[in-house]
Amino acid sequence: MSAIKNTVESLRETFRPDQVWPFLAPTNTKVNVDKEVILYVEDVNLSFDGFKALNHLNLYINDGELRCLIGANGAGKTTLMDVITGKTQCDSGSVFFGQNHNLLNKGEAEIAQLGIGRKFQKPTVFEEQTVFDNLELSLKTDKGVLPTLISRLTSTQIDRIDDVLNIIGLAGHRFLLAGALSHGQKQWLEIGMLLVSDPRLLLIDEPVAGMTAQETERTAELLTSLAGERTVIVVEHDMEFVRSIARTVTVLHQGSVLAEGTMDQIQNNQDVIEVYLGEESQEDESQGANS
Ligand SMILES: Nc1ncnc2c1ncn2[C@@H]1O[C@H](COP(=O)(O)OP(=O)(O)OP(=O)(O)O)[C@@H](O)[C@H]1O
Repeated sequence: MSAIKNTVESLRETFRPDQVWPFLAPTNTKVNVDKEVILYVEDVNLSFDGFKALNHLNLYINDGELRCLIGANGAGKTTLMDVITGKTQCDSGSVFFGQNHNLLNKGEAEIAQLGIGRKFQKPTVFEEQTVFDNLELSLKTDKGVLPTLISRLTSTQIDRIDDVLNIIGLAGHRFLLAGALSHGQKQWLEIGMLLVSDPRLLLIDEPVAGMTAQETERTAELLTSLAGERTVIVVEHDMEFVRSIARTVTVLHQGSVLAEGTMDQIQNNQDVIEVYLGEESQEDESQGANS
């Protein structure tokens, strides 16, 4: 008897007229940037089996900024991106999106819905689909399972895809299969797949690796054009590219911020010089030992 009562109670709760099902409830995505900062990373620590991948890391990114994150292999760049996007949990510290969204108590999907888009180094477009279809799929999956199944594109959505095609320079290739695009074009398409859902913060991992000089130049233009309206964090090893786009560069070393400033300031920073020269001389030594 009490089982039936419980079932009735739970059905009543599910269909309460004053609430909507969680998967239909709109997410409050308003981001409070009154203090001009959109991302606060404070005293973040993360160890893997005793190894400190992130070590009392502090980082503040202003709304609309294009920030480049550099650092040697193993400095903690990817781990930091993983923590911001909810892929990995840190041991301590705090990460806020604006003043109002604590990212550490949210999952990956919720963080993406808040407006944080991430692009990994390797493009993962649907090669058998056209450029347009790739963008359409991203637009719909962003809206959840139910709308994806039943919806057709509205004129606003078609306009949105057209805007994105123009931004990423692929308007003339909309009916081409994504698999037929060049490596650079695939990277731009994937950036476009993030843009259709109108993110506030984009995290982009090594965008120009493997690109031709011309594609690299076009990517620099694309990323600088996105900043302002959006905030863009780029992880990159190509220093010439970083110099061409960055106003502020952050150098990570052993899970902490080693230096921050313009590219000129970074290149003349004594700590940075010592770390990089130290690594170069270590490489020279090991090459000498191997020869
Ligand atoms: N899941 C994990 N388990 C154990 N160690 C890890 C794990 N993820 C990262 N690490 C270690 O944490 C350190 C930081 O790695 P991370 O990938 O963040 O560096 P990175 O700056 O992105 O380097 P790269 O430029 O090579 O991509 C490295 O020493 C790495 O081996």
